[in-house]
Amino acid sequence: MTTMKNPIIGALIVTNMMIAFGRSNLCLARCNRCVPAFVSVSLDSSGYRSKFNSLLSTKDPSPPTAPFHSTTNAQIVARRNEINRAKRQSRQKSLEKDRERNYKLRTLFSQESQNAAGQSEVGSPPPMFAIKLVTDRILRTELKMNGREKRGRIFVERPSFDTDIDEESRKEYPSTSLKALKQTVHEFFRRLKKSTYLLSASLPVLDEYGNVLMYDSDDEDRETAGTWSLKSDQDVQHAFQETEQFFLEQQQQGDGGMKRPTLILFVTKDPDAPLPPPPPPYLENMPDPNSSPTMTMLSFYAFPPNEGIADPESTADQLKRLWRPFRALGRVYVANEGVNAQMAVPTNVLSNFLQCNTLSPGGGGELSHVLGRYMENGINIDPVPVDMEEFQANPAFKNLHIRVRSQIVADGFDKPLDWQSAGYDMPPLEWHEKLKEAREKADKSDESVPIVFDCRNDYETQVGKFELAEPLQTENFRDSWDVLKERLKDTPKDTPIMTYCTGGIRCVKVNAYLTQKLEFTNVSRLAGGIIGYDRTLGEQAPSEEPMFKGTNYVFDGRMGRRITNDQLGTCLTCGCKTHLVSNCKNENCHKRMVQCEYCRDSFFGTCSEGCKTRVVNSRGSTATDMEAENKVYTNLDDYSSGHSTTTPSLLHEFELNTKAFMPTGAHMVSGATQGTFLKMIASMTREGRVLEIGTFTGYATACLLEGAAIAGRVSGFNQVGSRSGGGPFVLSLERDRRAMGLAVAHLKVMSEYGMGDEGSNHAAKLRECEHADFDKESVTYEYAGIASCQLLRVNDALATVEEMISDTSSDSTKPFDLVFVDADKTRLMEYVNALVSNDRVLKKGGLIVVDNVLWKGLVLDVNGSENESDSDDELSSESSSKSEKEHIRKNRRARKLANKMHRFNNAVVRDDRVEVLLMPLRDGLSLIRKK
Ligand SMILES: C[S@@+](CC[C@H](N)C(=O)[O-])C[C@H]1O[C@@H](n2cnc3c(N)ncnc32)[C@H](O)[C@@H]1O
Repeated sequence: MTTMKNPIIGALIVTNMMIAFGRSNLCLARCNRCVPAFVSVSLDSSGYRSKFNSLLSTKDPSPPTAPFHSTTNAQIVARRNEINRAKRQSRQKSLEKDRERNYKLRTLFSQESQNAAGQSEVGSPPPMFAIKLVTDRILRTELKMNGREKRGRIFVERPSFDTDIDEESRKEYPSTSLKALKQTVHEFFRRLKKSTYLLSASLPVLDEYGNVLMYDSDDEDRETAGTWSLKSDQDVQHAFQETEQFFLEQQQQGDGGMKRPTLILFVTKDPDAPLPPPPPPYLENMPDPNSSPTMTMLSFYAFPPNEGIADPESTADQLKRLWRPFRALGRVYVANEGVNAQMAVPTNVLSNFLQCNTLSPGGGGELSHVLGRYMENGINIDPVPVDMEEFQANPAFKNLHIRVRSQIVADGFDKPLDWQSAGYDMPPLEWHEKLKEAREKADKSDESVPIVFDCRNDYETQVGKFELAEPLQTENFRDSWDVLKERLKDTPKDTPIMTYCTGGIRCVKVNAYLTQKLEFTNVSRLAGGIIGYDRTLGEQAPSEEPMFKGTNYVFDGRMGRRITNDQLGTCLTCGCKTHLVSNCKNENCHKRMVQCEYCRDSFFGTCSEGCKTRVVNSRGSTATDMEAENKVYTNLDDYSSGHSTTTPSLLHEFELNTKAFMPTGAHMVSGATQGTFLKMIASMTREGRVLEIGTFTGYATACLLEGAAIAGRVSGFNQVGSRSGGGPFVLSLERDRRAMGLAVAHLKVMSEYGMGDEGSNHAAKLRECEHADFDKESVTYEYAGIASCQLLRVNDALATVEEMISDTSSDSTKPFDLVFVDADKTRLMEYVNALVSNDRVLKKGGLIVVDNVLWKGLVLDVNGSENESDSDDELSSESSSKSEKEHIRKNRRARKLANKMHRFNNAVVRDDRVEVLLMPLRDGLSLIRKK
């Protein structure tokens, strides 16, 4: 293939991924004036097309100079790779050393056990020494050693004295060289610095069975044991020779307690060791960050002048080291141009953390070259600390990530601007007054109103902004320049322009652009951004109405802090007003979106039907498993449902429909855990015949029907069950027409579309329709070609049950395997009596499940008396307001019902005709088996 597209390159010949060019590869990237000289460049197939296309471009014969940050990026990546490689190599080296040592020891152990099996002669020394290590009290306190660390046992190899080992190699054995011995001790007690301790040794003292007695290094007995100071290689060799001698003597005397020569090694603090450096002032008397009850969110940034940060990698390492004691979490970027941090710090060490970052070098601060006085507006602290439990349940950050980047805010400029010259940094209260003035002017249509730019992206400005502000409506920060250029093209250069963003950092760049590139002369920015404004107004002018309305979007797990209750956002999926921003839960989409709570629930946290289906389908995938593994649970109910098989999404839609159409009764729905239990128990029955008393909106009915179908399949039924014909069948009784209307719609969807995605999509659509009361007597649906379900409207379920008992006609209802009693809670014993006293409705051996038997835990407070106090004293009290009276009435009703429930529990457990298991599942379920 030959092409003449580029007049300067002239000819370009491509043969099998080899391109022959008319100038050197190096010059190709830099200039287009060089004299052609043929070189060949081989490309891999993936790089081929893009490189080839860029070469063919006629717009600019030379590829554009790379923007400065892409060059910086390449350097950072190269440096990081180099560091990683070095780390890998040293890890590999120490791993190999460890492996070698372990292998050696294993071999020696097996050699030893062969000796023990009688294959070696008495008198030959075993190949290993055991060393019992004891540290002294001072060292232990100083180095905060505890438990395992205060004493221990190590094994060292005995050099073979019989073979020729040169002096140098002998020095590698801890039993011959002080250096090697100290190294071995250090490897065991990692905290020990080699230069700060002394070693002394003694022979072991044995008990009457030959076992080595251990004592503390501070014990007085130690003196009597006789110790040698180990100060030279000779001392070490002498100690080990004595040890070996002692062992052989014991063996010859037949005192075979010790398996191998054992030496006691005392590790004591060297009184002449140099003192460790004192801790920096900000760490003195610092409380334990792990015991902080709250976390404080904060952010800060710095643009150090002149050369900025000369070595971002080492600054990042320094920050990691200096911040480690605070147990801070967050996301921090370090670049040549500065530092940008969003963090969560345990509140009890917040002042220490602030000191660490702001102290001058004279005062013990190590960060003044990158933070300290260069921090624009200091550290922006969120005024409301987050409770630790809440933080752990929904962490804003999980780790502390300190990353080196080419820029701390990606701006897309080819060359950095001067960040030190970025307009006036306006204090928040001045900003507040200026905006109030501007509002008055705007009301009077005064033309001297300043331009106020909201420099954040559109998803941020949608949920909250300052009055009068013009959002730039960008998707990415780097789009700001074109928007500003276009918006200000006819604006006089001395027009006052005020800018703001979340914490202030973006406005440094925007204002640098406005002054340096667009040459505006009256530019100011809100110092500390919205976070600083929120805090300052709250602290210094709490009575002032904030000029910022709605929610300040923040870049951590909270995704927003409400400043006023205004809901400025429009839900992406339903169009209603909301203040919530989230990311689509479909990991591959992850779109940031404004979505109301209701849609977030019904779309499973995703942005669209497509993403929702993806998320539902990927349940059980590795990603979800990992999410579940990492999830922090704060109560056992959540933990239990998090570790139970996921319920079909159809049932979730039923719950949402119930909330939408019958909000006051929505709490009555069985819910996921209980629903799964009901399904399982129904699936374990012989025939899958279930009676439900109290349908409500059909949640439990659906679960029971699914269980009945499973039971039918397991039992090998080959035709659909029915009320009078036997087989898998659910009969559900309800008296409320409105609830039944929804239950009918739900069971219809389940029967027609199943419990999968199709079913749940149709169930979700029910919320878009008008909801109608049920105006018939009954309706029957088939499910999965094997079970059927009849929803029957009744006046009183107990009367219907009694009617079924007395019906002896040929087409009467065939008895059930399982009855779920979930209706009027005051007559539970009557239901149980009716079901147990004959086998017409419930089969012999059949099960009854009764719900709410723990009545919100109130059964524990029941006084046991038969008559609950009906006194109206509380209600008649004149001081009680209407809402208080309502509260008292509800409380009294709850107490009465708890009393009834308690009496039922007492009665049923004493009934000989049944066996009872009361399970603390949800609100308490009683499983009652008819004997
Ligand atoms: C707790 S709800 C049932 C919830 C349903 N089992 C579920 O798990 O989704 C109780 C229902 O029983 C109905 N109910 C109460 N007393 C009744 C009675 N005597 N006869 C028929 N239905 C009754 C109520 O109208 C209400 O809808």
